[in-house]
Amino acid sequence: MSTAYQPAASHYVNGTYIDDLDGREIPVIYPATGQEIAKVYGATASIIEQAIQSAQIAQKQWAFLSGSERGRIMVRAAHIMRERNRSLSELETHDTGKPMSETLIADALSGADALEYFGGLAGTLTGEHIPLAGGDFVYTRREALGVCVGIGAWNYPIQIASWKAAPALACGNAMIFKPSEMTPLSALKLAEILVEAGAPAGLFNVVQGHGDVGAALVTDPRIDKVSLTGSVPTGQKVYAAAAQGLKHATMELGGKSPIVIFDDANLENAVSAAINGNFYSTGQICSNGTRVFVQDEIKDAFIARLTERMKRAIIGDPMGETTTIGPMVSERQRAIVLGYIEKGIQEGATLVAGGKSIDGAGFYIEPTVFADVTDDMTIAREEIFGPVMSVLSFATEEEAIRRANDTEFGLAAGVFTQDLTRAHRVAAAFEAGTCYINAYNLTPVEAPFGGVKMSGVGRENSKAAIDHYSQLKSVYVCLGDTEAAF
Ligand SMILES: NC(=O)c1ccc[n+]([C@@H]2O[C@H](COP(=O)([O-])OP(=O)(O)OC[C@H]3O[C@@H](n4cnc5c(N)ncnc54)[C@H](O)[C@@H]3O)[C@@H](O)[C@H]2O)c1
Ligand SMILES: O=CCc1c[nH]cn1
Repeated sequence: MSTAYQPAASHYVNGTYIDDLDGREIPVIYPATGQEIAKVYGATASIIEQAIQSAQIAQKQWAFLSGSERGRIMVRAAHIMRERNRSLSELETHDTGKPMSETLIADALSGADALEYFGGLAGTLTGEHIPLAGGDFVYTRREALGVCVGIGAWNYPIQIASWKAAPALACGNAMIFKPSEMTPLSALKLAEILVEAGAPAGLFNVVQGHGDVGAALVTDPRIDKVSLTGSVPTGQKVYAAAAQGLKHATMELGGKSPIVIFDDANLENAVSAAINGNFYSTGQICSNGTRVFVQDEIKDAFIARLTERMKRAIIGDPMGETTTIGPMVSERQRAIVLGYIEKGIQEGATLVAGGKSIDGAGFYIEPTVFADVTDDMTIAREEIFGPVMSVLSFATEEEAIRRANDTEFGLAAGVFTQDLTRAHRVAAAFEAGTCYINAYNLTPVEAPFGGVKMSGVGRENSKAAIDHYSQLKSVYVCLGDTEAAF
């Protein structure tokens, strides 16, 4: 086993790497080869205790700083992340299998964007003054929640850790982050960088583990907030556990999002969006537009151009910078996706492209397109989380909106049309938290990101995230006498 990606120890707690080899062994597999590249151990009760205690102490020091002082440290961390983008991208590629052509632009840099943005906001977080009769007034204080727990999925490890840490820290909280057991490495680097930038030891701790470690953190009474990125079934469990302790919660969950393409759309742009919304990160993106509704008149032209464009995909070594499709994150995820492809064929969809596993080392699968998909097919109803696009056709706007919304999920939705009025009408009618007009899957830190319906609760990114990591205290100030009934 090459040791290039082996961290000094499994967990980063109180400003240092620590281990407890009694924890459950977690091998880290490079998805492009199937080889083990590192090993970490799940957190034991002792590690969790150290993480919580040090976070409680650090949080008090951190919240005592002014917002501007906190922001300065966060912006410094963002600069370090940018400087180390290449090595962080190589690590992320080895952890996830995502090609360097993506990790170089969308992972650590997106994390740096979040630290910079929320670092900039930190000094602006204030309460308000509310004048009342007789000169009395109320002022509000925007206060930290305390110690937050972040739990990550495996598709965007450092981005998810940063999207949670940045607003939490800006508001004066500490965070204990548990990465996915599939991708434990890069969050440790974020923890190192924050300390290097000047954050107090213990402010951002990383503990490894499976769901049981996540559950132990979520149910601990000293934890004030839980933010999960994961699947709907996990979200239901974590949200229920958080509710038991009346904790604040943000749930960033799965999706089955629609892209609706009208016959007046710019076809080339619509094809690009469908490609980005289904094959970026080998299809492992929560907000992917996996149900592509194409108006009858342009369905054949859309499929023809899409299949032409798919021939340009470069499937291969994710470290090769021209590669555009890497492997799936794991053998298990590939098997799940192949199972869905099989179901699509059995249920009568037309396989237009791909459909097969790729022989050899690594967990590769061909980018796959189904046409003639109907709303009742399994591939049109369930989140696949792999490179499988379903193309459906529609006749009218009313029909497209009704069918696009006919899902338990509500993470994202896109519309392609040149008709400005229709674009806004359709965007307003979508039951989704993040909508796009003539674009898809862009996630700038300035814009709120999150879902409705079963796709989640709360918002990440943007000023909206501040409300999810802080609470208002109301202070009534009386300038006159206090009267009483007797
Ligand atoms: N909405 C978003 O922003 C977003 C972003 C990325 C991924 N996702 C979703 O994530 C899913 C894929 O990721 P995954 O397979 O890692 O999801 P998952 O639900 O299996 O696991 C997510 C995390 O939850 C932890 N976990 C599992 N059980 C737990 C429990 N009982 N208590 C606490 N923690 C627990 C896991 O260890 C992991 O760290 C997809 O559904 C995808 O749509 C959503
Ligand atoms: O995976 C979900 C979040 C996301 C979408 N695009 C980039 N990150």
